[in-house]
Amino acid sequence: MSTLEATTLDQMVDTARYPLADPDGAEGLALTARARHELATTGCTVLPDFIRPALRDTLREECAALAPRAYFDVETVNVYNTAVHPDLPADHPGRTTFERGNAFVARDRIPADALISRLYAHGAFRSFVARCFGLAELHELADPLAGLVLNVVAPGREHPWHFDTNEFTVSLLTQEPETGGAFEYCPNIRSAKDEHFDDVRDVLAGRGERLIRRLPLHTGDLQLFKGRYSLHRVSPVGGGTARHSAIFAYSERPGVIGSVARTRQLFGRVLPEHLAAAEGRAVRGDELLD
Ligand SMILES: O=C(O)CCC(=O)C(=O)O
Ligand SMILES: [Fe+2]
Repeated sequence: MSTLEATTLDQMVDTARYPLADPDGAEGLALTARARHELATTGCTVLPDFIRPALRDTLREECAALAPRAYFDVETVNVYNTAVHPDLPADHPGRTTFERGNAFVARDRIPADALISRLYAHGAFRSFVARCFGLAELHELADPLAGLVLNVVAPGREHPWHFDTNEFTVSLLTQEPETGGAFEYCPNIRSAKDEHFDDVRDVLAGRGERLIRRLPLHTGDLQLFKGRYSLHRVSPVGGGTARHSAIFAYSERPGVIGSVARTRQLFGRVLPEHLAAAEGRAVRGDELLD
């Protein structure tokens, strides 16, 4: 790491508590061991005050200034993000729909010198995240829109119950709502082999309190989460302040770019990079990089 990179990291992150630059020291090893253990057991770990509390206001203000740049389009979705098929049995949880009322600010509308951009692009941060998830290496997404986004949940809106398509998510709360807007999750409610429809149905019907955990997140807290097997949501936001969270997307292989359809759905537009990637896929007839 260059001196400039080390200084940048030290200014942003509480490196006494979270020694990212010294991963093999005793404290660095203990930190990753704890994160790995929590991810293995509950699919979730939180690093409170990851961003130095002295920068909390800067973090909040920088992101709040970007929030009006979000693409807003209320979508009707189910927890699996699949089409609601008329052939599904009447009591199938995939038939229950919600209004996804959150909106994303795309990476190309987030200045490169914003705190969240500098953190996303920082090599030591990326390796730290990889170690916590037990992965050898991670890459920034090649996608110019989806790599780093600000998730905006306005008062009266929610980011309803869903499973993620991605194996893992990294997020940083940048603005707390006055009321509501809690991150709620059901650790390992399903597995690769069993959908556990009965439990999912209970949660969607409001009968699943026994399965739900709530995270008290504050501005500057970093959250690592495995959302493929743990149903989760941001509950409806109350009061007059929106909930903002930065979402850092990394991939295990380099060069990942989102599909044209999904990109249009999330951001209301596509860039030449998305069209070129789609053309590459069509010509080759596969999803491989080479
Ligand atoms: O904004 C959050 O805290 C949760 C976001 C989330 O679940 C997602 O983007 O899939
Ligand atoms: Fe999610």
